[in-house]
Amino acid sequence: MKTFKRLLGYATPLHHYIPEYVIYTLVGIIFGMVNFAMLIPLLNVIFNQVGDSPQTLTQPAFSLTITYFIDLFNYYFYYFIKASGTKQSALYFVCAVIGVCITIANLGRYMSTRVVTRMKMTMLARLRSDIYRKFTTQSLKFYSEKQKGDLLSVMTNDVQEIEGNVVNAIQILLRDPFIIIGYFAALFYLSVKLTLFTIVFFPLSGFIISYISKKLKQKGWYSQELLGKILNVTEETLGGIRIIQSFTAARFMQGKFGEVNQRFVKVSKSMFNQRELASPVSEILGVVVVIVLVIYGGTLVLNGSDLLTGATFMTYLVFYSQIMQPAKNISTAITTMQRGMVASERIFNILDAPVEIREKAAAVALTGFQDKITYNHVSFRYEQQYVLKDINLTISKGQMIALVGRSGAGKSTMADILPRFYDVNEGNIRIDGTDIRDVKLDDLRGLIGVVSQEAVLFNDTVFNNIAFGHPQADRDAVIRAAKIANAHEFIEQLENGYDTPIGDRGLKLSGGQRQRLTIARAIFKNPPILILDEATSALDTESEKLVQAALDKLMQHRTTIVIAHRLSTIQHANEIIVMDQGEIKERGTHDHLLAQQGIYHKLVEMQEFK
Ligand SMILES: Nc1ncnc2c1ncn2[C@@H]1O[C@H](COP(=O)(O)OP(=O)(O)OP(=O)(O)O)[C@@H](O)[C@H]1O
Repeated sequence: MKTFKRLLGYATPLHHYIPEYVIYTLVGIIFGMVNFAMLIPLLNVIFNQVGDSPQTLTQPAFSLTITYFIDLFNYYFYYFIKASGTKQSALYFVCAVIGVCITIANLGRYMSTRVVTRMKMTMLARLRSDIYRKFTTQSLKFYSEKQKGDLLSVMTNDVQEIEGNVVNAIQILLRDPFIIIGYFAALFYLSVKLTLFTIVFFPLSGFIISYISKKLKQKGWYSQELLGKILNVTEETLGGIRIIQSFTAARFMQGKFGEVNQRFVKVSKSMFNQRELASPVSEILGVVVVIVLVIYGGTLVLNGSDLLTGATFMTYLVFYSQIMQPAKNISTAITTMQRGMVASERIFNILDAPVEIREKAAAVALTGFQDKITYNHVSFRYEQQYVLKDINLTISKGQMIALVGRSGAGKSTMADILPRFYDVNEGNIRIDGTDIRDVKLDDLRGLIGVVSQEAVLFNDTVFNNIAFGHPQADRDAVIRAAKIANAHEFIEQLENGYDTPIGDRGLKLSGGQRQRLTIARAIFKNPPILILDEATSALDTESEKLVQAALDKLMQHRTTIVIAHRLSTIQHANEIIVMDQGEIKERGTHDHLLAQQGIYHKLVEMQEFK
């Protein structure tokens, strides 16, 4: 119920929808009922059961009662017979009333679905925005714990599930009880005895349906999870297709996929079978009720009971048949609603996942970088084991620090804790003496540019990739950045120059071009502090030269932390920090460290650097 309320909160303010919806729905129901009620006079006319017109016809005085409307109808019914002198005109009259009623009823229904569509779209758009906002602000820790496929499945399947199940269920639950009440009132009006019969069967079928729906809930979870797994395997495969094919592991991966796929099929099959059971069960129960009704009501008619004429009984059956569908709808809605609730819970789990990296309420502004960055007794762990231990480091403005060390030594982690992708567990990092946890997050990140090994680009134009996040940026500034990054020339040669879309993750560009674009992006941002993770993957010499020259220009006049893989970069560093198992083991200049004959010397000897 809490989940449901929260979900409904996405459609607020409800008064924008509900009153309008109720009015249209009532119009639909009332005129729909009048339409069926017309069966009585229609059958009477056709089977020639209409009595003679009363001698004097008087228009009834207005009152808001059913009797008034019946009298009004009778008045015109007989008025037309009298005016034309034949009963044929009564037939035309009844048909005209039916035509008008059915038009109004359908108009009401259509308008009510429009209201629901409006409400539904607002609700889903807000929900999707919330999820996306959460994705963009969530900390990296969250992403290392969650699988991409699961998150995508939340955004697509779970939201879809809400659209398909919850909203439709809400629509039904807001409409169909009224229909049932309305028709029951009419049934009682037509025959109290018969109606009492039908009431007995409603709770019975309701009980069976709710029992089935409860069983469904568990399987709903399971199948969504399995669908997430299918997406995970697919995602992984699409990302690693080169590796899969070069390791001739296609069959292995097909087997892995087949296994999950089969499990999904099995669970889905049993889930769908159970769900589908709800419908035949209720239908059978419904038909049993009708059979009993026909026997009982038919006997009353055959016995010539004054209370029930043939036409009224036929109308009664038609009215009754109209109750079956909404009753079925309601029971199905309750079942599907539960499936939707499972999806909602998954969405809310994501939305409620705490964001670890938060800005303090009293965070101060950080307008620039003046003096130095200091790591003071910094220790950090992702899980149990510390991957950084008691790190002390000072980086003065304008310096270049090279982080070197074996794989897994903690170099990337050192870089990641500066823009607060993760927060340190012990100690602190200060910029110009201020703890980075006390400053505004955007200010901090605004000071830092990151160029990673992997050239991360977005499916957008060259221009928007360079001026990332600033679509209104000055074109000249973008071109200047591209020129510095040695990217201008190749961009000019693209079909539409700076306005050329670069495809998914920049797939339409070469590796070196992609890297130069990411460098241009960093140059455009012009941050005083730069974190550079040098690419280890080899480019051809020509391309490498261009990239290196671009990087050199990027590093000029900046304070740089570089995770270095090239001897040329390392030799230029003001200080080389040699890391091993989360600790700074050696530090100094290239010559100084070589002379020490320690880890650094070994790394150079092993030709770890290019
Ligand atoms: N998200 C994570 N969750 C848990 N452990 C992690 C995570 N990221 C890194 N680690 C662990 O932290 C340690 C340091 O990793 P880090 O990436 O900082 O090393 P590195 O020196 O940059 O290595 P490389 O040169 O291979 O990139 C490693 O033992 C690694 O297994």
